[in-house]
Amino acid sequence: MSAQREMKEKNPWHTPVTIIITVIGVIAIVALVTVAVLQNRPVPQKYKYGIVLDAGSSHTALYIYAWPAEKDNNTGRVQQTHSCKVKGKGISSYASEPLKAGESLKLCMQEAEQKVPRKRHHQTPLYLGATAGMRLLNMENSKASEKVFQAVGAALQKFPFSYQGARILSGQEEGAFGWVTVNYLDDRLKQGLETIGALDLGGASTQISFVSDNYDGSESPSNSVTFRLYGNDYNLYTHSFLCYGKDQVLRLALAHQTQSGPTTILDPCFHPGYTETKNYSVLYDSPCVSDRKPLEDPVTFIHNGQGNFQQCQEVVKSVFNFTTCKYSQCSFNGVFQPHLQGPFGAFSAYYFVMNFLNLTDTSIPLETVKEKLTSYCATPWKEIVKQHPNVKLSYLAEYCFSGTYIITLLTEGYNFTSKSYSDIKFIKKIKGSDAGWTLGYMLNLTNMIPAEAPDTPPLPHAGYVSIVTVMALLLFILFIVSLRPLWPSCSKQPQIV
Ligand SMILES: O=c1[nH]cnc2c1ncn2[C@@H]1O[C@H](COP(=O)(O)OP(=O)(O)O)[C@@H](O)[C@H]1O
Ligand SMILES: [Ca+2]
Repeated sequence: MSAQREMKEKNPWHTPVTIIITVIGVIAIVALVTVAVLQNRPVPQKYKYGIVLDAGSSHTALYIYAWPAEKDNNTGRVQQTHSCKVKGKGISSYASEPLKAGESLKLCMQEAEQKVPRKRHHQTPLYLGATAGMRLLNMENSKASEKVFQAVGAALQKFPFSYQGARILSGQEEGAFGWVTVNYLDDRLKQGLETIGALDLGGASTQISFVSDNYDGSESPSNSVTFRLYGNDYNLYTHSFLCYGKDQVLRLALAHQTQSGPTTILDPCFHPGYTETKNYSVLYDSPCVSDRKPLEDPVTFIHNGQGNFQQCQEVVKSVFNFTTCKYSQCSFNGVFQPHLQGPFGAFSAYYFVMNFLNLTDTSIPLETVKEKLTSYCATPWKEIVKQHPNVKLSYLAEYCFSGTYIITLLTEGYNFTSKSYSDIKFIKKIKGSDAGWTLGYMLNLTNMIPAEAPDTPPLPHAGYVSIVTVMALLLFILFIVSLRPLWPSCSKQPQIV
């Protein structure tokens, strides 16, 4: 009996000190794991916002972008959360009534006030960038363009956002930021992957931007833009052709057909049966064509459609100048262009037009595309109107011309071949964000793409929590094992013997 009592007294599990140590150990480990998990638990995501207004020649669009409030520097994180199409025409069309340019933006701005959380309004940067429409107005009448900017600036400052100014983008910026946008959205920059070229077709200008291995910027340096993004150097070729957006090219084509000041023209780029009376002074009211206005013309001319793709292509070709090139190679109008390289994303009016014509699939051979255009252009206007009762007539009338222009620009202008045509993808959006210059513009102005690759944490959050948990468990087991000599079974051994 006395031996048994002695054993019981010697059993360490029965001493208050051991019990206390064990309890403290367990509490400490539970606390450690809890702290590790809580500390690293992803907090409910807060977002920052940015707003960019794209004041294009034909219309203005507002884009809202959002990104997690932390980790601004991570790629592929900024997303478009909302867009709003401003009613009416582009701001450059308000040259004679500038206040209306400002007023036109109100509805979309009020929508933005609803979409961006109130708490974030004051810290949300707001930018307006104007493109070729304002470039042309500025060339034609710089005072009028200043007044439009004043009115637009005054209207935008009435909203609670952090207004960062309104300005005209250079053609180079427009091309380069379009390229940044598509490559950013496609996650190509951070990973240092091969980049995508960008083709942007507007109403008043068009841009081509791509990286070519045999272009280092020494030939025609004005076409070169260099970037260092996420630790990678890029030497981008970019060019913007002012007056080669599809609306201005239509003017150029009509100017070509009205050189002698006729009262009627038979236009192969419009459907048979299409007939409209047009005003000479309206047609020639643009710096792209104003110097070609016939000296003696009637007030109006009758614009009749003929619907002939091949002849339309001849008219379109006449707006390009292929005769002079002082460089090793040119696209058109004496503009240097290196060898085309890599895949291309074609957006804005490229997409609208090719999508309407059911021609976004570039695995369709170029010859078939031309056959389809031939038959589309030859379709009588009455039938086209019947087939598309919900399409705006002004757009509908021009798809034959625009499709012909796009194919001619790509093949004759930029030198895409039947083979390289399939490298083009007609796109509207990438991962939910519109392709266009606006996102690249904002990323640049908010310094959201670092020059050097950001330091990545050695462990992701889940890895960190798992390792801490495993370590804690190991410590606990080690602690228990270290008490082994004092385990009851060990201490009972003498009894067995
Ligand atoms: O639904 C559509 N169908 C056809 N063309 C469209 C549609 N939406 C926009 N567009 C055209 O896209 C072009 C957009 O050009 P934008 O206004 O951006 O000019 P810019 O970039 O030259 O300043 C215009 O020619 C406009 O008519
Ligand atoms: Ca545009």
